[in-house]
Amino acid sequence: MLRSIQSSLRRSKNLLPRRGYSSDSTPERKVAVLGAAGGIGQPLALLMKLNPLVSNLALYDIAGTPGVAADVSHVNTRSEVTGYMGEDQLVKALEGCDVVIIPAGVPRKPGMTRDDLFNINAGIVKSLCTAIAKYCPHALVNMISNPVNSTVPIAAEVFKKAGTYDENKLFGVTMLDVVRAKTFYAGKANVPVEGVNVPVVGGHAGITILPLFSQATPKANNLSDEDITALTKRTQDGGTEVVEAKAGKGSATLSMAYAGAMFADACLKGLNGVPDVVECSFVQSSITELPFFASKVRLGKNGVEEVLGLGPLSDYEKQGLESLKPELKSSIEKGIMFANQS
Ligand SMILES: NC(=O)C1=CN([C@@H]2O[C@H](COP(=O)(O)OP(=O)(O)OC[C@H]3O[C@@H](n4cnc5c(N)ncnc54)[C@H](O)[C@@H]3O)[C@@H](O)[C@H]2O)C=CC1
Ligand SMILES: O=C([O-])CC(=O)C(=O)O
Repeated sequence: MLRSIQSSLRRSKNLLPRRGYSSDSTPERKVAVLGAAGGIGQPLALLMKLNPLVSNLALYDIAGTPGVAADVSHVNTRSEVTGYMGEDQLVKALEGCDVVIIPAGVPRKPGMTRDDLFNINAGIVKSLCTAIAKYCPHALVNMISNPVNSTVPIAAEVFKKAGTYDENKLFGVTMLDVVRAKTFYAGKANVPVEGVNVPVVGGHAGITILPLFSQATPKANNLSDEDITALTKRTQDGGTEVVEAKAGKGSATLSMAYAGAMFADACLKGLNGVPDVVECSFVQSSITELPFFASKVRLGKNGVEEVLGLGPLSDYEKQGLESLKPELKSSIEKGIMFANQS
């Protein structure tokens, strides 16, 4: 993966030197992972250590980070790795950050919805975002902690109260839905997965996850309406598929770390001025009547450069869009209310 990231950067963007990872022409970029000792945090820390766009990797958790940081720091790539543990070290982890990735919080067990995590994770996200507002108010925030449909609005409210909110810098990470949609589509359509693209819009829970298979490329003419319904359902239930398979030992961690690393890489490329970086993310939006919505966004030097529209939808997708709105609306409102009450 490292080699492919490096060679694609060399080919298209000329950002890297021919040898080694440090370069005068590659900007210094500090990335923090909050929740770095967890199931997602550890492989995500490794993948970010493999990313040559990162010069400084800060690994923060309430416990266990010295070991993770020592381990990852031995990997012979560009970035300096530092572990931070406990709230009094959070300031050092955050100072100077360009991108903060948040996979802190509890995961689901079988039988739970993502919303069942709200009571614990809302408070965790609120306190981490309060610190971000203080110590790195200009960083891009990649929110992984669930329920994303509520934690992103919580973060926005915290930043608004602190006077630091920039709607272009707050991202709910919905990349795993895209990763799944691509994998499942490629399997069903029998096309090489590397070239597949599928936008996924809406939110990140159950029916709020709306893959737009009518816009999938390459076009597949061998898929029936039943196939599209089954692919949609599998994408919406992808998280639950993993939760059940793990049988009480958590939710997706490895595929999430991959998706999180890909999304953070896209943010870093945008910051570095790479043109035409487009990914799906749950952001402040006016493309529907809902204040936050996942869709394709163009990333640039200041975060979101443009929230792209939905494009033409099939009748099935139009129906899915209308059905998801009430649930997504109430999850957003729940987050906003929590942030303003507590
Ligand atoms: N957006 C998405 O697509 C996905 C989101 N998730 C969510 O990511 C979150 C983390 O999942 P896992 O890594 O599997 O859980 P985990 O329990 O393995 O790790 C969570 C880590 O967060 C740490 N933590 C707790 N409170 C903290 C605080 N105040 N500050 C810093 N760190 C803190 C814990 O010590 C632990 O190391 C969950 O909420 C899960 O639902 C999981 C998969 C996909
Ligand atoms: O399902 C979960 O609880 C974790 C998650 O968000 C996912 O895997 O998409």
